[in-house]
Amino acid sequence: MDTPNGSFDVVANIDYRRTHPEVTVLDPPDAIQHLHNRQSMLQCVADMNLSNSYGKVGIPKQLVIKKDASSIPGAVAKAGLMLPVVAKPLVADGSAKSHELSLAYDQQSLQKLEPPLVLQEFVNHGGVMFKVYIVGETIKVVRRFSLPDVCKRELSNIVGVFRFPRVSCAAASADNADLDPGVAELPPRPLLEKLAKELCCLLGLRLFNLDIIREHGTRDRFYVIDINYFPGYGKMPEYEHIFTDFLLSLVQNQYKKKST
Ligand SMILES: Nc1ncnc2c1ncn2[C@@H]1O[C@H](COP(=O)(O)OP(=O)(O)OP(=O)(O)O)[C@@H](O)[C@H]1O
Ligand SMILES: [Mg+2]
Repeated sequence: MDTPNGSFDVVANIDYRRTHPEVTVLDPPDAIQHLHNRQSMLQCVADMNLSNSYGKVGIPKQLVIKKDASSIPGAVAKAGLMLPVVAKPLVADGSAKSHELSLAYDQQSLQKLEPPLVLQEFVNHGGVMFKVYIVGETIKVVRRFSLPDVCKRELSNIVGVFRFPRVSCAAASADNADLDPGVAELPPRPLLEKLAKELCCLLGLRLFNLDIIREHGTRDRFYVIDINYFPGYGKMPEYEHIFTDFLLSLVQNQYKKKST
């Protein structure tokens, strides 16, 4: 059902569902594809503007550059993006290239970046991030080490664009590390539950994860920086039970539907 340009054929999928009612579709391909673009991926979170007594969840200020690297310094200044910025390939299709991220420290060096890109303000978060795994209605959160904060002095001394390795692969779990409690504290459960529930509805997906950071120095200001479809669930604690329960609940729901 993949078309030559790599996009899913929505009509063919609807047709498949109609002609194969016995097949349970866990998540529809067109909804999955929505996460293959770093701009559309975070749009739901931005639109949701989640804010309650447990905290506030948004996305870092960002800008999409489709082409023409020479226009980047002007576009960044016009959009009021603060440096440094994280440059991420616009396409997030799981290829090695789509994970080639860099940090750009100064205005002039921005021209060295290669569009199409999403440029995101770098948010200091104390070097720890939270991976929030979602499997249907179940949520699991783990702490991971992340990029360290960038201080003002560093910013005024450093120029250039620096590639950084795939942090999520390299980073060890930060669950047992001796961390500043203000940095290590997991995001409030009720806030994550609300976020996950609304995202499941808005994205039309059941199996994904979110990378979330807490702005350093705040208790309740969170940013979603990445959403991945069907992430490496092997790193999610208790995945065996969670997946078994999820699949069983699908079967039970099918039964219920048939018998009503
Ligand atoms: N806006 C940001 N502010 C601060 N740090 C960031 C920001 N965006 C990304 N990072 C850092 O870069 C890492 C990789 O970013 P991101 O998750 O968006 O890329 P990715 O290539 O899709 O990664 P992966 O698939 O490995 O999770 C994050 O885990 C975090 O450490
Ligand atoms: Mg990520």
